Amino acid sequence: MIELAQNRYGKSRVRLMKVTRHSHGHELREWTVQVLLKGAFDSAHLDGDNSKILSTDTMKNTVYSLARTSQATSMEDFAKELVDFLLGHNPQVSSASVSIESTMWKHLTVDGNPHPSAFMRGSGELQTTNVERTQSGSFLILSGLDNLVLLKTAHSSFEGYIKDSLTTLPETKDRLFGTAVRAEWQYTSATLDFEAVRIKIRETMLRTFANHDSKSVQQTLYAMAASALEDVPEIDEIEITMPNKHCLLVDLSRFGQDNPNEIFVPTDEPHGYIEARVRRKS
Ligand SMILES: O=c1[nH]c(=O)c2[nH]c(=O)[nH]c2[nH]1
Repeated sequence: MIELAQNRYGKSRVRLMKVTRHSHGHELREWTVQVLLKGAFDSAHLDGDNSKILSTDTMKNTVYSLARTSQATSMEDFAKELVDFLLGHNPQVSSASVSIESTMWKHLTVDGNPHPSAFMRGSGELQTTNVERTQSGSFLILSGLDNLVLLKTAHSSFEGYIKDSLTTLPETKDRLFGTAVRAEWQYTSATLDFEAVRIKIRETMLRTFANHDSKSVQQTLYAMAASALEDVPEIDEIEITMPNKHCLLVDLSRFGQDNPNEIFVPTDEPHGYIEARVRRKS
């Protein structure tokens, strides 16, 4: 005997750019949206009966149509509106989940001033959110960021680790510390100034990364998470992933040259992978 254990469906990679025109300049948002629904879809899988199926094409159209009318200024608020709309119009749906990735666009600086209607991609960093709700439940909002690429050239050491017969890594008091941060935090409330809170979390993590006297990626990751929780009461849990993007000192002695921590080869693979979830004690 076999059974359908679980199922969900939706539309992925719905790409949306929204321009909001103010007299003093334009705002530009680029979002990639994913909609996923759970509900009474067993008969579609088991019998080919599509009578309960909202087509994923309609979901895509819903994203664009709501984006036109929405007054939301944050991804979180737009995702909440989309979840409410999908649940409200579709009683066959038991829960809806909307994820959004936002690309960083910045006003172009021209002659020292931000240009009102010309933009530049900030970096490959993404701001993220996932908003989920059941028909009778309240919002669960997980927001974060991804691919925040950082590097520090001082205040990073790695010593005192296990040395066994397979250890070749030399200890170092002074190394480069490169990473691409992924973070996801959980809000204590579903009605917040999400943009302001996000800016504060990000700035706090960046300050800690820059100022931390690092004995390991693990220690710095924890310090970044702890400082975010200390500075931002609107979150109560944060998960951070930080790959250790090794920058290896090049051996120049073969050429009769010294290398006092100046010439490195950045490597992407393999890389260390450090992850932790940090929360307030209940
Ligand atoms: O900060 C580090 N943590 C590790 O666990 C580790 N392992 C390693 O090879 N280099 C590093 N660096």
